[in-house]
Parts: sequence; structure tokens; C-alpha cells
Amino acid sequence: MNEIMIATKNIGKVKEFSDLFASRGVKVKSLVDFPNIDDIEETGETFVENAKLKAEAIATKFNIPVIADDSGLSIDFLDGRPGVYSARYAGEQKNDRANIDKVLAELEGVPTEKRSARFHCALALAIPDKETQIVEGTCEGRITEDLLGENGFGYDPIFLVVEKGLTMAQLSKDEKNQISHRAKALKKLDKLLQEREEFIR
Ligand SMILES: O=c1[nH]c(=O)c2ncn([C@@H]3O[C@H](COP(=O)(O)OP(=O)(O)OP(=O)(O)O)[C@@H](O)[C@H]3O)c2[nH]1
Ligand SMILES: [Mg+2]
Repeated sequence: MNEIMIATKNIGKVKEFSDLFASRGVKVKSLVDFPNIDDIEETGETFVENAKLKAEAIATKFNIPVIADDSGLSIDFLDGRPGVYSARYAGEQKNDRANIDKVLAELEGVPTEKRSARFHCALALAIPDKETQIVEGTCEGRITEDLLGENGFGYDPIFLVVEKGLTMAQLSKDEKNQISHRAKALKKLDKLLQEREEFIR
């Protein structure tokens, strides 16, 4: 395999997948190059359901193997929210800063030990006429009280990676790509891709 389509319009994800796949010698294409394709409605209740429906819709449309990523942040104090609504938590405009502000407002006054959270990533690999394969990865952390760092995307500036003492946005892209929910899920997908190489050529 030397090229893979990722069913996403999220530039942050595209950049991370490009870096993650570069070390595997695989070029990443995405829906950013196909702006006329409508967003696929995320009607699932779980990351897995949404990843599956995005991957299968685009694999059918293009008749090629496709990976989709459905991911988000689950905060324990908020009973797992924003969860599958992470991208649109503060509204349909999908504004990272507005999403962060909403989370920080909801956690105002909540003490450090109650600010635990984790990122989830479900990846679905859909290959026309084959059964869709699913893998998942998580990354544990804690929500800070202020934004710190410029790297990454989404909620990275308020997600403290406790063992590093830094937010995800303070890590370099290589550091994030060693520990992130996405990187962990992709490692699992690697195994599947190796096993299923014959399907992808
Ligand atoms: O700080 C973060 N670091 C991450 O590593 C990360 N991964 C996911 N997220 C959040 O979860 C939403 C995904 O929602 P999502 O899977 O529906 O994607 P999306 O709607 O942005 O694009 P698409 O792939 O659906 O086209 C994103 O927008 C972000 O808010 C992250 N935040
Ligand atoms: Mg989405």
C-alpha cells in the first residue's frame, strides 16, 4: 500500500495522519481535497459507530479502501461529555476556541483531582466488499484551568499529559504522535493492514 484515503475534513487530523503514515512510507489523501463532498452525518452514539459510517460511506463512494477517524474528549466530571459531540460542543460552527471556553466554564471551581479526562480515537478501515475493521486507542489526562501551548488542535491546549507535566499543545508533533489516542489506534491498525495487505494493493 502506498496511498490511503482518510475520510476527514479536519486539517488537524490530516496533518497527524500524514506524519504518522510518512514513517510507514504511505501517502495520505483526504476529503480536504474534495470540498464538494458533503459532511457525512454522524448519527451514531459511539465513536466506533461514527467511524464505521464515515469510512463505509466514503469507501462506497470512491470504491477504494478508506480509513475514518471518530474521536473526542471524555471528561469524568461531565459524565463523559463532550464525547461524540466534541467537534460541535459549542455549536455547529465547530470552533475549537469556543469548545474550550465551554469546557473551562463547566469546570470552573472544580478541583484538580476531579478534572480527569481522556481522549478516544476509533479508526475504521473500510474496504469495498470486505468486513470493516475497527481499532481504538485512548490517552489519559487532566483538564487544565488555562490554555497552554500552540501545537496540535481541538482541546490540546487544555489537556494535560500528567506524566509529562505538559499539555498536548506543548508537546512537539513527534511527542504527541508517540502517545496520542490516534497513534495508539493506528498501531493496532498497522497489524491489521499487514495481515490484510492483499486486500489493499
Ligand atoms: O485536542 C484534541 N486533540 C486531538 O488529538 C483530538 N482528536 C479529536 N479531538 C476532538 O474531537 C473532535 C473530533 O470529532 P470528529 O471525529 O467528528 O472529527 P471532525 O468532525 O473534526 O472531522 P471529521 O473527521 O468528522 O471530518 C475534534 O474536532 C476535536 O474537537 C481532539 N482534540
Ligand atoms: Mg465529525
